[in-house]
Amino acid sequence: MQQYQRDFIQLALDHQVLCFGDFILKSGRQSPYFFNAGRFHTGAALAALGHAYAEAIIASGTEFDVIFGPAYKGIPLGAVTAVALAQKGIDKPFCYNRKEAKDHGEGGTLVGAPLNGKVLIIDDVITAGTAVREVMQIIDSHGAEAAGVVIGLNRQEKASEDCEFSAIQQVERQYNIPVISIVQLDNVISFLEQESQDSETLQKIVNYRQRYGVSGQ
Ligand SMILES: O=P(O)(O)OC[C@H]1O[C@H](OP(=O)(O)OP(=O)(O)O)[C@H](O)[C@@H]1O
Ligand SMILES: O=C(O)c1cc(=O)[nH]c(=O)[nH]1
Repeated sequence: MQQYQRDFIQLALDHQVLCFGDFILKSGRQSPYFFNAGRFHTGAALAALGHAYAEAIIASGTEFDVIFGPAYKGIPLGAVTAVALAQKGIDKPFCYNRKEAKDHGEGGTLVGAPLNGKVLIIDDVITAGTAVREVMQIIDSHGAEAAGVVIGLNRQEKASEDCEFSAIQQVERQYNIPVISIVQLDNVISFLEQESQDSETLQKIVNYRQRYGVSGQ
């Protein structure tokens, strides 16, 4: 594991973004851990977050025209990433969506820059891949093209229980785009093995991974 990945996990633990307990996911899965990006809620934490996403994007070499942050938690993630990239000399347009269309004023579901060209999607996690597929439909319906997806945590989970591939592998193959993650569950488990005394929590995560996880991405 790289130092920037250790720093990212420590940042997430410090802000209780990475938290432990009993959580129901969008997919209906019951998880002993959760990545709640909404808890990156101070100026300094958001600045660090934007920096981490920007570094991952630059390191990947992915070319894109516009940043898209899907509602809800992808919106601030996309915004802080756009700011961090601009501070590094890469000034790109930023666009996000509403979950419910606005029927007054400017109306519609998209806010910010036009959704044109190659779109880089910024989100927090991918579990079963439902959210990212919804974004693909939005991009497609605007005649744009996906350039890639950047997430904070790759949970390394199967798209469905009877599928041998991860949700991320499926997205990469189906849309022929890279999915870039700052850390993945393997990194979190290694970090906790070294730094945490809570063997019970670690065991619950390992058990969860045996049921829903894939090896590799
Ligand atoms: O890969 P999946 O199984 O789709 O799960 C991951 C998605 O679930 C959450 O979104 P959600 O819409 O629940 O939450 P938000 O409105 O808080 O962003 C999360 O932010 C990811 O976008
Ligand atoms: O799968 C989800 O719904 C999910 C998992 C997670 O760790 N964090 C989150 O915001 N959503």
